[in-house]
Amino acid sequence: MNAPPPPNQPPAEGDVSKNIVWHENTVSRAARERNLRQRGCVVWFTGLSGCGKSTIANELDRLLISRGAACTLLDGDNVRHGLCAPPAALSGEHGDAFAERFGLGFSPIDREENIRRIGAVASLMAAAGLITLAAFVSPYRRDRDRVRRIVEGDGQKGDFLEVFVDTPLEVCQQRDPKGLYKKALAGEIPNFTGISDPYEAPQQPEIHLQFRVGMTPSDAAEEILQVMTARGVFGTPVAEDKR
Ligand SMILES: Nc1ncnc2c1ncn2[C@@H]1O[C@H](COP(=O)(O)OS(=O)(=O)O)[C@@H](OP(=O)(O)O)[C@H]1O
Ligand SMILES: Nc1ncnc2c1ncn2[C@@H]1O[C@H](COP(=O)(O)OP(=O)(O)O)[C@@H](O)[C@H]1O
Repeated sequence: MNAPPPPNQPPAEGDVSKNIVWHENTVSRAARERNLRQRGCVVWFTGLSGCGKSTIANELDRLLISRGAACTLLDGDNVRHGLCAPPAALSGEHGDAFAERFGLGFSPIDREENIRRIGAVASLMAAAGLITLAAFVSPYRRDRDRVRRIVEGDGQKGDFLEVFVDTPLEVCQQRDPKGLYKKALAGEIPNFTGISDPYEAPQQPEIHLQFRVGMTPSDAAEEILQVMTARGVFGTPVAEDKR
């Protein structure tokens, strides 16, 4: 009999991907979308902490629900309480080795895994016909572009709308709704986006919400809804033969 693998090390399984085979669902995406009378899509908010991602995404969620849409909202802070919890939140239940391996912080590679997991979940939600709103700092262009490829690969081009909430750093710092900038500037939070970590702005976002004095979250949500409507991801009946 083989000796068990040493603790904290996965068993040598070889290339398990060879043993995983895609199974086509009996119910198609088109059938789900017809029932919901809408197209599934992902609306991805990106921007600095405090730029307004959560506030605007919540406003859009409310607007969509009031118009009868089936939608859901994934938000950075909330997802980091569960699917993408930090090591300290996992160690009690799962132990230190597990927490170390699967818990996420804010290093570049941890953010990459955070966005990869969320991208996969968002794509599944869109494939279930939901309008999926996702609000994450997602500072790296490559990570966001990967999510776009996954969502559009699972569906069709146009299923991913990137919303750049372009609020200047100074305004975010002034707002500082959670007091995080104060802590980051005092050196209490390492890798803080905009202070001690980079933010790569989108080059061709579908929606560019440039900060202007007087623009309310409700104005911003209306602007996004207009683009969604113009691009046919909201308010266009799903044709029988579309997918
Ligand atoms: N180092 C550092 N940098 C940026 N943000 C930080 C950091 N530490 C904690 N926070 C809080 O975590 C929220 C960002 O989580 P995300 O999952 O959206 O981040 S990322 O997409 O993986 O970059 C972010 O939420 P928002 O303020 O809503 O953007 C912060 O509340
Ligand atoms: N036009 C605006 N759009 C979005 N948020 C705004 C706006 N004007 C002021 N705010 C305020 O700015 C803060 C943005 O915080 P939040 O939505 O949590 O940002 P993020 O999710 O990007 O960290 C909130 O306190 C919100 O009330």
